[in-house]
Amino acid sequence: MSVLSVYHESRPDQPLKVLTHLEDIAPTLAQVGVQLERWEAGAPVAAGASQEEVIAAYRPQIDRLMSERGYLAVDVISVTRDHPQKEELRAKFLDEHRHAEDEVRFFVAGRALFSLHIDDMVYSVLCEKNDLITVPGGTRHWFDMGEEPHFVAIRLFGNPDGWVAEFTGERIADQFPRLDD
Ligand SMILES: CSCCC(=O)/C(O)=C/O
Ligand SMILES: [Fe+2]
Ligand code: NI
Repeated sequence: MSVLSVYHESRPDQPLKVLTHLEDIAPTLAQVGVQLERWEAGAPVAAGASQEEVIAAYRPQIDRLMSERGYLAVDVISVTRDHPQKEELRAKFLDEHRHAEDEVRFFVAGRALFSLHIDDMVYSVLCEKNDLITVPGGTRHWFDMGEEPHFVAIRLFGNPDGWVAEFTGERIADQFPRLDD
């Protein structure tokens, strides 16, 4: 179940709103320029599938999005509890950052928490399998995969070099609930 918790940046202990239905979450996020959609699963993807197999399973959806929105690169990120760099990866994405281009992520499996820092509000979106999230370029955000990560996500980039981020240096993620809280 996808969940949206909305906070004022000064009150990480007290969400102003918690929404659990896509019909409520999507319009709330749309008001701040963020899109949350659900894609029907493509061909089934086996556990341990390669990046090429995951992309092949969702090829029609990926091609459509790339041609409609002009994205230039695609990759697959897969992190599970036995990933040798899970702590480093978790720490990297927990640092508040922004990308010059849209952040477009489709969850093939598993779940993780995106927190979007827009004006003086924080929108924490628990994304799960079949969710497609599009965050406008320039949006401050962080991402928590949890202590025991389990997700596979397709990433689409408007930048031919793929993942490039500018870290804000703010420790705001430390104040807000994590995936496992
Ligand atoms: C779900 S994709 C992994 C995280 C990532 O690419 C990112 O930019 C998080 O903010
Ligand atoms: Fe990001
Ligand atoms: Ni799985």
